Amino acid sequence: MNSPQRSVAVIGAGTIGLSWASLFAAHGWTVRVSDPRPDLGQAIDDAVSEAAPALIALGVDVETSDLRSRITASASLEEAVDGVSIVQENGPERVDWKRELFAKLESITAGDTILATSSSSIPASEIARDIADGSRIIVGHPYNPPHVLPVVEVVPSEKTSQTTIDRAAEIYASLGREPVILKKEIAGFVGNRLQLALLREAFSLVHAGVVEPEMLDRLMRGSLGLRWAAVGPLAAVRLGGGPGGAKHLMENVGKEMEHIQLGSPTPEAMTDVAATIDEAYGQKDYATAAKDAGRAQIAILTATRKAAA
Ligand SMILES: NC(=O)c1ccc[n+]([C@@H]2O[C@H](COP(=O)([O-])OP(=O)(O)OC[C@H]3O[C@@H](n4cnc5c(N)ncnc54)[C@H](O)[C@@H]3O)[C@@H](O)[C@H]2O)c1
Ligand SMILES: O=C(O)[C@@H](O)[C@@H](O)[C@H](O)[C@@H](O)CO
Repeated sequence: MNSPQRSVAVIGAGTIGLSWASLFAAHGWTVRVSDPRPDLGQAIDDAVSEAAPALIALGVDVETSDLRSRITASASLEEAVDGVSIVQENGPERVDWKRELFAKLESITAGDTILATSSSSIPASEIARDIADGSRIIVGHPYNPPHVLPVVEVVPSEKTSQTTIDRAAEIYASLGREPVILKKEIAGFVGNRLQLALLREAFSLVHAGVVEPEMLDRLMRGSLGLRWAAVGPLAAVRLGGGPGGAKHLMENVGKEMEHIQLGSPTPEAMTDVAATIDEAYGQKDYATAAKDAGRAQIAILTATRKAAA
C-alpha cells in the first residue's frame, strides 16, 4: 500500500496536469489522474516518455518504467481524490468551472487534503467565493512545464489556513520546486503580471514595426533574459547602479526615461502580432520547438545551479 501522505490527485491532464503528474511520480508519489479526455492513457504514456529524459537530465533519479507505473487514470473524480494528501487542479481557466469543482472537492475530500489550483490568474478567494470554509484552497501556480521550471507561486486567500500554506510549500519543495509565497493575493499573481507587462510592450513594438519577433527574442535572450536568469530584475537594477546601487541608477538613468510612454496594444493589434509570431516561427513544428526549448531551459537551469553552488 502506497503511503497515503505521498499520494496526489491530478485533475485535468492537459499541458500542465500531465507535467505535474510526471513530476510527482518521479519523486515517488502515487498519482491518480482524472480527465474526461478519451485518450487519457495514451496521453499519460506520451507525457511520461517526454518528461522522463528532462527529469533525469535535471538529476532526478527515476526509471521511466517506475515513473509510469505510479500514475493511474481514475474512472471518476471521487476515485481520484480518495485518500490523497493534495489535489492539484489543472482544468479549464474558467472561474465558474473551478468554483464548481472546488465546491465538490471540499465536500468529497478528507479534512486535511490540500486543494490546490494551477490557475494562471484566478485568485483562490474567487474560486472559494461561495465556499464556507476555503481554508484548504490555495493557488499553486507553476510555470510551463512544471517538471522543468522550478518556481511555483503559492498564493493563499484570506480564508487559506497557515497549515495549508506551509504544507503546500513543503510538498512543492519536496518535488525540487522553488515555492514563492505571495504576501497578498492579486489577480494574475506576480509572474503573470510581470509577463503581461513585458509582452504587451513586446507586442506593441512588433505591431508598430519597430522590430521583428525573431530579433526581439534574440535581444531578450542575449541581454535581459540572460541577466535576469542569473540575478533577477531587481538585483540587476542594484548592480546596474554600480557601487551607488539602485538609488544611483534610478537617479542617473531612470530619470531620463520617465517621459517614455509604454505601448498599450489593442486586442486587434495583439491578434495581428500573434499571427506574425506564428508565421515567423511556424517552420518548426510545435513538438520540435517545445523539445528544443526544454533542452535549452535545462542547460540554463543546470548552469545557473552549478554557478550558485
Ligand atoms: N499552459 C500553461 O502555460 C499554463 C501554465 C501555468 C498554469 N496554467 C493553468 O493550468 C490550468 C490548465 O492549463 P493547461 O494549459 O494545462 O490547459 P489544457 O487545455 O491543456 O488542459 C485542460 C484539461 O482539462 C481537462 N478537463 C476539462 N474538463 C474537465 C473535468 N471536468 N475534469 C477533469 N479534467 C477536465 C481537459 O480535458 C484538458 O485535458 C489552467 O488553469 C491554466 O491557467 C497553464
Ligand atoms: O508562463 C507560464 O507558464 C505561466 O505564467 C502561465 O500561467 C501563463 O498562462 C503562460 O503560459 C501564458 O502567459
